[in-house]
Amino acid sequence: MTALLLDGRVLAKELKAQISQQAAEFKARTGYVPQLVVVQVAGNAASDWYVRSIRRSCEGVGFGFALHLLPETCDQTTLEAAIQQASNDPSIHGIIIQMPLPSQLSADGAVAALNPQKDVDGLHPTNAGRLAQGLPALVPNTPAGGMALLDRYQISLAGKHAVVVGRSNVVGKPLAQLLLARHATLTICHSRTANLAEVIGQGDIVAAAVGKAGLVTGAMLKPGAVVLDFGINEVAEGQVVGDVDWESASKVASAITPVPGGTGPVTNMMLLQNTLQAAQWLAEQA
Ligand SMILES: Nc1nc(=O)c2c([nH]1)NC[C@@H]1CN(c3ccc(C(=O)N[C@@H](CCC(=O)O)C(=O)O)cc3)C=[N+]21
Repeated sequence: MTALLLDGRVLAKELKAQISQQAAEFKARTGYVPQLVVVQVAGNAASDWYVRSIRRSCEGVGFGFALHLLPETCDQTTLEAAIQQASNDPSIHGIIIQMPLPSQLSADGAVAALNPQKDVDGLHPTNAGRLAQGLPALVPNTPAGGMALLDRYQISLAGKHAVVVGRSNVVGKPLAQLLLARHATLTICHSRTANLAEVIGQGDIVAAAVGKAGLVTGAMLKPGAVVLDFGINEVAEGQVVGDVDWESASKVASAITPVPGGTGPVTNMMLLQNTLQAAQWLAEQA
């Protein structure tokens, strides 16, 4: 079997066009241009790359972008003050706290300082709770992008057994909620799961989000499984692989996301979609 490629670059291009158009309509109707702020603490090279890619994405659809860069030695009070300032500024619609933060800082504390209505990463407990209860919420971008890929390729979920490997607040847990809301039967597994291979073998849909190169292999998969790979593992200078062993898995799966070019490129588009959604909600209240 040769697996269908779930192509994140193709979907990202389509979404970019769609979001540009929606943003233009929103501006014509309300006068507002969606505005995103990234709060970044200096000192992480990978973050520098990611923030540049967010800037390019914003510019590509006509959103405003601003970077609030804090020094590497910044303390919690200063970080939270920057977040509160953006939270209270009516000209700003979306706020990203670039992760990871240096070890002296608390990510939970920083996230708690966010106005949940501007939390376009979907990390605030209010948004996580609302997602869990099926209420309108800002949903984390990476799992939202995975769902968008499944929808783009018309992969049905109702009654399917979805196995999510990983339980992070950014990917595994929100992805599990999204799959459940779409009527999948759900298993969440993780580093302490006994017989991981056996559990993965039950999945009609298998999503890997643990950060371990090659964790999921073709031999573990049920033939015909649909595979979403959220892993970003730099195995050599400039060479990034996912959590799924492409070589073996792509021969057993019916559909699979590549790394790079799969869930990654869609992530930024979901961020833009959330920023537009936040701007629309805030405009309705203004
Ligand atoms: N507050 C916060 N929110 C995040 O959403 C967040 C974060 N912090 N910190 C870092 C991670 C990483 N992340 C990626 C997004 C897009 C690609 C992406 O577009 N990847 C492409 C290109 C990869 C490449 O060129 O190297 C691909 O997979 O094809 C990757 C990684 C979001 N993150």
